[in-house]
Amino acid sequence: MDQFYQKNASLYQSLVKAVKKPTRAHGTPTSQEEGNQNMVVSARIRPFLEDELNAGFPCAVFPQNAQAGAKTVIDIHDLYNHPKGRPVLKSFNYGVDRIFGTEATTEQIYEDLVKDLIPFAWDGGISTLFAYGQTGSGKTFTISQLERLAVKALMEGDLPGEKEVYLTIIDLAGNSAFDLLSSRSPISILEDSFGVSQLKGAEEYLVQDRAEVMNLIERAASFRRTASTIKNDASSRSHGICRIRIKDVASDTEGLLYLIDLAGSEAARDIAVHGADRMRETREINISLSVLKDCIRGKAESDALLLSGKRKQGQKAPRVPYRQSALTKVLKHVFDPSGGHTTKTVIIACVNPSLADVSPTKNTLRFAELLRVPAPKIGKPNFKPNSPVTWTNAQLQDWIAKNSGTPPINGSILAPTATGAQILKLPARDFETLCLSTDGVSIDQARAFREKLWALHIDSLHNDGRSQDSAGQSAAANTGSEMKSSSQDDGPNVEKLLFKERIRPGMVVCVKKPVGTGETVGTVRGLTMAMILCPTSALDENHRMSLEAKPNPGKAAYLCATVVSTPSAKAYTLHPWEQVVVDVTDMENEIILEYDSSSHNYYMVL
Ligand SMILES: Nc1ncnc2c1ncn2[C@@H]1O[C@H](COP(=O)(O)OP(=O)(O)OP(=O)(O)O)[C@@H](O)[C@H]1O
Repeated sequence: MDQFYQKNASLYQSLVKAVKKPTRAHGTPTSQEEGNQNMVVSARIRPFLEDELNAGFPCAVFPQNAQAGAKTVIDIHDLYNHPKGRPVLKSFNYGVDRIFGTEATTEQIYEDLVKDLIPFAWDGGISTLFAYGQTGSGKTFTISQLERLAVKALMEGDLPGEKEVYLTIIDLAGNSAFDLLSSRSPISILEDSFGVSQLKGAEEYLVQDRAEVMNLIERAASFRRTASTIKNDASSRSHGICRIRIKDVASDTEGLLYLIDLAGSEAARDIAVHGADRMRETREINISLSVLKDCIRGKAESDALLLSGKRKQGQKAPRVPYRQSALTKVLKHVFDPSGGHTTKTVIIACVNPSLADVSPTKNTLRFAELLRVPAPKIGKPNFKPNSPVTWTNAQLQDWIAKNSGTPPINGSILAPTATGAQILKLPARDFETLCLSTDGVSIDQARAFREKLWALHIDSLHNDGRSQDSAGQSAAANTGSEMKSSSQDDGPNVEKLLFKERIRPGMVVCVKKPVGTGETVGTVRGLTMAMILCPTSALDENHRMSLEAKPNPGKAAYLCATVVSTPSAKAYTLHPWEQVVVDVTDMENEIILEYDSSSHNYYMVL
């Protein structure tokens, strides 16, 4: 095939020149707004390498617009051998959210796609960056440069709050996992009893500065298993996963930043010269990429359904088969729809420009297209003055002008186009940073103003969150928010009983004196809260011993999970892994908390 392309290079170029002005690809977005802001699929076309230029292959990849960043369609022209005449040109086009041509620098890609992932993870979200593509298409080049920029922003970017940063770097080859920070020693991927994926045996480094992180990344790179291929002498045949865990010291919550260099999917002609082992390895890589695609799509569809509020009662959530490969098992919190995490994902499909690689390039871009799930269309709610989710941008701006204190926060900076529902989804840090752009506004004013907006939102959900508007949707559904009580009694008459006579799993109780030891106690604004898990009589002897729960004849006691405050004064979060034993006599009263699915926090019902 290579010879066919080389022989017909000038015919190919004249046929490409004669192609009419490209038209927009079928199924691609008409505007940026239709893209999904939390799941961006992009493509990077690497420049020709010297040996490719010397070999004389023409370019087969043509972005429809020459400007870096904001383009959505790539044309691919391929040459087919016609049995009865001269070769014919066949053209294809693929839609992605952003395209970066051969001239684009990694710094441009960072600014356009990756920059926002860092504060998002810093504020407790899960940010993931994937690079994938054919062997030799520039994945490692792209990820390693982006890694450098991300680490600089993370360690020296002046992000607010006291955080601890932990680094783990592993690699996955087939179903085996290895710790790249510990001489590539084997590790296991396990799910603990709370369903959280654990990398058993992997070292996690608490890092202090940029140089230390970069040294560890360098060390890990040298351990990446490599095997030579025709295309690239240093081809990675495993998925490299860099996990940065960012722990908020005050609230004990955490965010995650994943930087993932996926294994190269080899072209068939490359595989042909390798043995059976390499073919099996390639098959395993392709299976894991296929599961990854299903998970990315499933998660995006699940988020879209939640945000659109169109999920009908009893309707099953889209399937996210994260247990089907080691790669997606490790990334369980990114994909598990029941995990309730807020996520931002960026995918960079790397492609070679050369006609010699046109087939794998088409596969890569087809794969990229499959990952795109359009942003949810959110129904237009009826305006209610006390319900932020119903506000248009003009109504939101009006409220900001009248309620943001002195000096008034500039609404056209804070929310130039956002509706009320959209501003509620803005992460706390972004919200505060935008408030601080108005001269004279202090961080306290910004925080108090956000609290005020959220208090109004929470009250509106309490008051009429479940009432239907004229469009047939609840206001809560329009933000993806749905307030659900933390636990419910079975049957109507139980409420008449004293709370101690109806203790049940899921009930949150206020405890008279601090329970447990030290930091694990959930003391919240003078209260100590705990959620009932089970009576201690249900625990086996070993478990009881490990909790130091001494048998206390005549006194009932319960195993409880702690409930702790978050940086937002009104919101609480549950720590099921921090367990304490509480005697019934130490429980003062029941506390009803409500869960808000848009912020993933609990709020107290006053
Ligand atoms: N944008 C770019 N500008 C200049 N050179 C590049 C660019 N992208 C990649 N290269 C070069 O192309 C070659 C292959 O890149 P790289 O090793 O990153 O590919 P890869 O997709 O990670 O391959 P594999 O999966 O086999 O590891 C390298 O020599 C790299 O320096």
